[in-house]
Amino acid sequence: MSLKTRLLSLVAVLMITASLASWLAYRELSEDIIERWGQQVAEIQVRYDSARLLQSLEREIGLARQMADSSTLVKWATAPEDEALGREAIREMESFRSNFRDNSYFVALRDSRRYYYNNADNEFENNQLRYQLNPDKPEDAWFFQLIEEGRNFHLNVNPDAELGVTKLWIDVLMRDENDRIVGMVGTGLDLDSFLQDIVDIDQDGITTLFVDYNGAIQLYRDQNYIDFASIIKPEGQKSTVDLLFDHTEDKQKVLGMLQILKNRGGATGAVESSFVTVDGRKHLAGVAFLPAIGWFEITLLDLETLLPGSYLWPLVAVFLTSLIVTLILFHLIIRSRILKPIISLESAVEKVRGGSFTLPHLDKPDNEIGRLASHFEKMTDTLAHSTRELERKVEQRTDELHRLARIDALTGLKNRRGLDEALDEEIQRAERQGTGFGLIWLDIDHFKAINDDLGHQAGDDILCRVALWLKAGVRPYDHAGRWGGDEFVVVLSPCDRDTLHQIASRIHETIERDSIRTGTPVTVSVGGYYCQPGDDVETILRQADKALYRVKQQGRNRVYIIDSQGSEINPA
Ligand SMILES: Nc1nc2c(ncn2[C@@H]2O[C@H](COP(=O)(O)OP(=O)(O)OP(=O)(O)O)[C@@H](O)[C@H]2O)c(=O)[nH]1
Repeated sequence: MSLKTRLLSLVAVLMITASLASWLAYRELSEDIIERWGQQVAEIQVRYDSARLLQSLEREIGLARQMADSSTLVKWATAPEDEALGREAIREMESFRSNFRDNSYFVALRDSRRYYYNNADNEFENNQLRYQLNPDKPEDAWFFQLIEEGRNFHLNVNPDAELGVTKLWIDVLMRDENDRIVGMVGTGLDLDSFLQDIVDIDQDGITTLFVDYNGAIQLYRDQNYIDFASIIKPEGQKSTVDLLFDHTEDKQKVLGMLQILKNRGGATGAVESSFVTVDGRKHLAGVAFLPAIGWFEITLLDLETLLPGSYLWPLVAVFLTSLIVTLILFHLIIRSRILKPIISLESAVEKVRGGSFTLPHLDKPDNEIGRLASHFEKMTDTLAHSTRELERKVEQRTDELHRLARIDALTGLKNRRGLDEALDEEIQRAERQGTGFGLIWLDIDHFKAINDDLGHQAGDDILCRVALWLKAGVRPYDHAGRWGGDEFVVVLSPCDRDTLHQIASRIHETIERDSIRTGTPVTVSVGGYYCQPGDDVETILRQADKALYRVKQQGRNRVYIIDSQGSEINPA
């Protein structure tokens, strides 16, 4: 995997990890914010719903209380047979009827168990006595129960089978001056329209319900859940609020909240709230106690409706976009600031390693990598310079070695190898140009004796002097060399037969003459051969050696030069 891929993968993993952590933190935080917000909303909603209910009931309750306090009705309740009082009482009742919102009322007398009722249609004009309450009839149990409990005020959602109506009944006990319960008065509100006005309000995501002191559902948009005639039902048979919740712990929570509010004794404005699950959806339940009517108001806020998850999609989109943009920017920056310079540096290193000092263009960003590339360029320059210098020195040394390999160490003349090369060149040139050239082979006479008599060092000195005289005796373009021991060879080129003889004779004479001046006179035997185009090395050397041998045989110290015919070349 390339450095680029690894780096980007690492960054992607780190960013995704960081993003996940941020996302989890965000979710935690947003849930916390939603919870706080929801609680505030729930509290506001609870107070608002409570206020709406109380507002619509307060006037009715007030009127019912006035009715219960009516001295005419109280008197009549204790003397129901008094016809004059009865008429007056009916008038009183009717006057209240027109004031109640529902334009209906009921009056139930304790002693006579008579139940009076009239409705908005004045259906029972002059016939307000509807029936006789019977303690043995379950549908009349509410009356006897309330009397027994002695509760001055009670709201009761109850169908009246006799009247054929289902209403929210406002029941207020009537007491005489001795505080004895003499009856019950009140009005009823049509349940359907009341639910529509107060409970089943068309607010998406908000559900309002009212439960009584024991948690039995009194007002709820779905009448199937309403616990009609709660007062007469034993515990366990009531349709209580916990029926609405999916989970047992939610039921416990809500019942717990009711208990807390009960214990507070209806402190004004106290609201409890908690998360619950209703129909598989998360809701925030807000609960308030309404001491005026002895009920609890419960508001359920469906958070998914009020604050749908789709609200968060723009946030998620911003989050993802910023993640992608960050990755792209990171990639571009890393590529231009790190990856590209490193890649170009790597290929430059590769080139230098392969022996080339011509570097490609190196990216040099203003950072450590840029400085590294700059140092590398300078280092490569230095290396190239040193390498060139080294190569030059090696070449020089090689040339020198080449030269030394062809030089005789003692005399400074060409050695046998140098002479061989010079001879080869001359043979080729002769063949090219079709001209002849000369070769002289020279040997110091009785050199062994010089060595033996004067010492080896003196012998060396003689060799060096002969070399000097030899050099002085030839032309600049001739090649003089030491063949070995006391033998010297001179290749003369270009050269004709006469010149060969002249130069050979001149050398011979010079050595003899000049050596006398040194105090150690020496003579040399000189053999020569005039080479023809087509002669090879062996032929030339053999012929020259033959000539020299002839000189030695004939007593030394003379010049003898032959041509390819083996004839002696004499001076012109
Ligand atoms: N001082 C010295 N002597 C050398 C060197 N190389 C060879 N010699 C000696 O040179 C002598 C050459 O002897 P030869 O050529 O055989 O005989 P010669 O004494 O010259 O006799 P002729 O050539 O027949 O006149 C030998 O004694 C070698 O030891 C050298 O580099 N320095």
